Amino acid sequence: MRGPHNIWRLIRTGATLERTGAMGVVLDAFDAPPSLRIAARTLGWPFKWLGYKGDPSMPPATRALTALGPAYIKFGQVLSTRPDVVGDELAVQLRVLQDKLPPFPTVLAKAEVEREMEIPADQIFSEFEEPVAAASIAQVHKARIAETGETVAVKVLRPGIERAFRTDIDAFYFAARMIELLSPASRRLRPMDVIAHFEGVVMGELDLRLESASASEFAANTEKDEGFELPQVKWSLSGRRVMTLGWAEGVPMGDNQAIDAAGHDRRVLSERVLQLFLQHALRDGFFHADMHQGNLKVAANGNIIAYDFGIMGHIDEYTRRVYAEILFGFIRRDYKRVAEVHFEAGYVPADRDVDEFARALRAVGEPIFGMDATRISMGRLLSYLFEVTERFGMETRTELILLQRTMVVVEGVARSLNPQMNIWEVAKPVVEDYIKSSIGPAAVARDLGRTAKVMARFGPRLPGLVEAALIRQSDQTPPEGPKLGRMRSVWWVSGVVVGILTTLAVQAVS
Ligand SMILES: Nc1ncnc2c1ncn2[C@@H]1O[C@H](COP(=O)(O)OP(=O)(O)OP(=O)(O)O)[C@@H](O)[C@H]1O
Repeated sequence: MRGPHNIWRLIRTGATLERTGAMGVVLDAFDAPPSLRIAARTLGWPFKWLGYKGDPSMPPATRALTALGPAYIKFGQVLSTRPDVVGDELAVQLRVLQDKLPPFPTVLAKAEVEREMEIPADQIFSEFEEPVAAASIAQVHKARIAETGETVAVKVLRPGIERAFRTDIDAFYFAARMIELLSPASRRLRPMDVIAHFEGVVMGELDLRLESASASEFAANTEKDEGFELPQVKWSLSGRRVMTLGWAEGVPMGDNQAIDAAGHDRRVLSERVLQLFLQHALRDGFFHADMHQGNLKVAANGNIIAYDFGIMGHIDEYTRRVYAEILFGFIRRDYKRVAEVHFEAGYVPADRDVDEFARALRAVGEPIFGMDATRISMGRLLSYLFEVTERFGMETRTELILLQRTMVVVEGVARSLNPQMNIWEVAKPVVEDYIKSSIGPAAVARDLGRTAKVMARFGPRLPGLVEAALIRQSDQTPPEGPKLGRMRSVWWVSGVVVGILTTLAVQAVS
């Protein structure tokens, strides 16, 4: 039975939160009412001695989650991307959560490889070294493929991690239900949905085939990006619990001394890292959402290498176009236009005052543009923007928060390479290029072409569809009055005729 088991896990969690001093921080972050505070403290306090100590040098929330184990570390990381749920202060504390755990023995990693590949690891690999890195979900080994002699990185899931996560996630659901029960006000933050979001993220990371797929899609998108490279997925040696990638070596991105010693130009690197990220987000709508220094290296030829494709961000084409226009509006300081774009896209309810909204946007933009160029941050601009749009009734969107958060991280990486960097100057050409290619005449022609292709697919069915629509229209005519009904039909039929003509034109051309 789930109940007693989950209560026990909650007691253990409460005890660790008490012991590490994080209980107060967590309860404050969720604005917990007295009933919830009393329940949580009663649950944890008597068993305080049970909780793990953790590292006293870390902030309380970080220490508690690290002590509680892999699922909690991951949960903390996911929550750090949701300031809308935990508030800014806790989100910042959680951001420093390091996903590092002691490695598991190499013999166990080899056993996992054999279980996945159904061939002993020693037959596949002529060398299989001790782990080079170990995190909450997996660890990475350097190895050599016996058949080809090629050096690779083998990422292996922690043995038993799926079950461990399942148990903890069940306890999280149980806790979310209790929180909703004891604190009706907390329902606004949708605790059950937050856990469901977490479950989705983690379940994705527990299947390395998905990371392999992300890695190869990312590699295909960025194949032509100069100065950027990704390790190649070895599909034949990859599966659900094991992922094999080509070995890609370089100087750690956080080590300026080593970068200088290797003769790389840090100014060039700082500009490139920001421009690459923006290109991936705007051009492809598919970006690395965990681009901290630990996941980046500089190859001997100066290329930037990225690792770890467990968290990727997606932004659909429509949203990208809207945000490119918004950024462009900010660049030109045309706040009225930025406001209008929000209304046109339906992001802000139509009953709000566009001028008042434009003024609020000016209050966001002007202080940032007034700053010393080396302090301007697009990530901060987006974060202020979301605060304002939320006030004006726009719903929080997870993918945009992920974009904003990653932007802050990437700007941090760029600035640590070159503290004098002017982020706007570096970002401008990428945003302008995207605007030209996505909103200009070429984009309109491309969109029309795509529409025509869809129409072409419907080609043989068009006469039937037109007839059915006309019959439907004539059936609906009485309540609207004959004139309006007929006018709609005329528009509809004209649309279809234009569609057919465009289709014929496209077919004739191609
Ligand atoms: N293909 C590779 N070639 C060389 N080194 C690699 C490769 N893949 C991973 N590594 C090394 O292993 C480290 C951890 O890899 P990765 O980030 O993918 O694992 P992880 O388990 O998700 O770890 P974390 O969560 O700490 O980032 C990388 O920072 C890099 O140093």
